[in-house]
Amino acid sequence: MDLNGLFGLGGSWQVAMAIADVLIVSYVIYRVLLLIKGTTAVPMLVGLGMITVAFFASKWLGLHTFHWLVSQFLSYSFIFGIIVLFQGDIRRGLARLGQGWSLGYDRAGEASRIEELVQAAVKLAQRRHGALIVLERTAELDELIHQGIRVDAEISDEILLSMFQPGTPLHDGAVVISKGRIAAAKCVLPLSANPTVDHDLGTRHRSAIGLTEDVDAAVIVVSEERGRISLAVGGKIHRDMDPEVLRKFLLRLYAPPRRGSLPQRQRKVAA
Ligand SMILES: Nc1ncnc2c1ncn2[C@@H]1O[C@H](COP(=O)(O)OP(=O)(O)OP(=O)(O)O)[C@@H](O)[C@H]1O
Repeated sequence: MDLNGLFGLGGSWQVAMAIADVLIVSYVIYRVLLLIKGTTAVPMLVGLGMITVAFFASKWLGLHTFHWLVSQFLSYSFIFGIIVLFQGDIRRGLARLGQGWSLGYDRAGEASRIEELVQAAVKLAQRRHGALIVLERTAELDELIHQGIRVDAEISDEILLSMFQPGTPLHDGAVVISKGRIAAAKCVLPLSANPTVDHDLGTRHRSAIGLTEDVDAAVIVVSEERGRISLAVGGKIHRDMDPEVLRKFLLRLYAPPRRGSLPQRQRKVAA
């Protein structure tokens, strides 16, 4: 390219466009790397890159049978790649098909169980006792329950308060509620690797987000540091909930009003 062309009007426009092109591509790659950092997508992309190299190398070297094999593999790995990347969403979607959500077997008791949970969260927050309470939805939580300490107790604010009392044997980790009962304590939840999660959230909150990214469950979090209540569901956390909002949210998740039924009277939250 001659210098006139490069620095003339047309040339400088082309250079500006080339720079913009490189910047846009770099930014897109940077955002994609941020998005997948620490997730299962990284090793998957490395594998996909190796297969792509094998695809072009085998073509260039004239290894016809190997090239055919790699090209078959490449087309299937794209489909499997999509399934692996979105496995959480696919699992959630399938689990939701045709099922209702319930904290227990009798829907009539749902509102009172929710009230016990709200009362427990409020009192724990007032006392600044940190807590994690996992609530079952459509996904079975057996795996989580088995790695914790088995408990079989009714859902009551008194029991939850004593379980999260600092210094007691069960206070660390998460309590799991399954089939209308407190089923386990001291359960360890997976931490979220999502880089967009607020940096001021510690491991208690991150573990609530992490579990609900993978599993269709809801998690009540009480912050020891700030005495605030949050609720994680579907990989998102709703922070600083007051008791009324938490109650409404849980009722909407677990006991949606039936047509024609009157709303249940609820106990007032302890002041
Ligand atoms: N992966 C996990 N699974 C279950 N419980 C966890 C997990 N990670 C942390 N916790 C609980 O959270 C406590 C530590 O909370 P940390 O201070 O790191 O988090 P935080 O989100 O800042 O919460 P807080 O606002 O209550 O301080 C641990 O002692 C433990 O009880």
